[in-house]
Amino acid sequence: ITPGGKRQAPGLIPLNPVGIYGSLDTALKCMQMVRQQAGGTLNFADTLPNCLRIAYHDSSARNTTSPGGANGSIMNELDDPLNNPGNLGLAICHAYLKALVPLMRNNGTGPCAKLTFADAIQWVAEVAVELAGGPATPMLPGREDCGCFDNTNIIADECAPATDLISFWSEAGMTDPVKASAALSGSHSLGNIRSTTAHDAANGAGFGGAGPVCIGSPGPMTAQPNVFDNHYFKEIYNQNGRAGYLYSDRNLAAINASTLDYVKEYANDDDAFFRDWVPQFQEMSLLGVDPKPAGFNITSGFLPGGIIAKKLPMVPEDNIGFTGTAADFTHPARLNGRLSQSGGQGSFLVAGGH
Ligand code: HEM
Repeated sequence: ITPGGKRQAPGLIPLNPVGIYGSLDTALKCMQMVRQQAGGTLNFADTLPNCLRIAYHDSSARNTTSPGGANGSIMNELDDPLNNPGNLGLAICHAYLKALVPLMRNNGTGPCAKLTFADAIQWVAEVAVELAGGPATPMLPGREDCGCFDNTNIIADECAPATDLISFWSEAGMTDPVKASAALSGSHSLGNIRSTTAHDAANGAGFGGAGPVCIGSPGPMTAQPNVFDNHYFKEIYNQNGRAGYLYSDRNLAAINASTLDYVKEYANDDDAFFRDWVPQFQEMSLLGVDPKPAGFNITSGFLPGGIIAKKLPMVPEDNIGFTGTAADFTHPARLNGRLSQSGGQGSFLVAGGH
């Protein structure tokens, strides 16, 4: 962790749904449309967790001179992922959003004509969680794109103990950093560790290697990486399954960790995990953003806009799922090449939807 100073309210960017979309009603219509589109196009296991992770990387990154936050900067940062090795492995959703947002803008017409990446990133992540069986989270519209790079290495360290995660969330501006550390880490119920050597190079003993601090290797995050529920907590509490490959996960259940009580509670009670995850995710989705000028606070979001269009397979299908190597996942150029192959659909379909 490289501390960048705690976010201060005056530095926050106002949530601006009316300024961006023209009216609150239009903003809500756009949110609904994006949710429907994402519900029909987050086809496979690969895109879905990657899109949850990208929301975290957008909203929690900041730098020493601006509050950063949920400002769409991750899209720019990922054009040069090696600039911040902590962002490696996010090429899939980067490509997905690059296709989705222009499509939804529909040549500047319709409710989403002014759709921001910053909004789309958070809304799509929410849909991904629902599709994987997680809770529906009421979300807000109106995050501005900064057109900037937060571009720092201020992202939590997978080789750090729970105390460091707590400091990280505190400095990011979360009101209950202990709960945030426990509940939001439960997002690792989903997905894969995709990067290999870059993380090792970054911190000397990363999960791709066999270092003494953080031992791990590419592979699924948990024993059921396509299901969003409390099995992550069961695995780290009982010290079995795949969860715990990241030291930062394993250490949440350390005997002296202040997160241990939450881990135990969530391991025994799926509802308790969902109950805490929803407000933590809402707050995370608004880091760097001040919802008050638009008349909201972090606990008065809108309900998601209706039923998601279609539940799609949560596992890659033969021949159309992403079949790259771990190295492909870390390099957008290679991934994009793959996506543009004729007949190769990568791990999602955007144009046309379903
Ligand atoms: C705060 C401490 C956290 C640490 C240290 C951490 C670290 C990591 C690392 C190292 C990976 C593997 C990256 C790779 O592919 O190489 C990963 C994956 C992932 N993270 Fe986190 N993370 C944290 C918090 C979060 C949060 C808050 C969320 C979501 C709200 C999240 C969602 C995910 C998901 C879904 C994946 C799997 C991605 C995929 O399959 O492509 N993580 N995380």
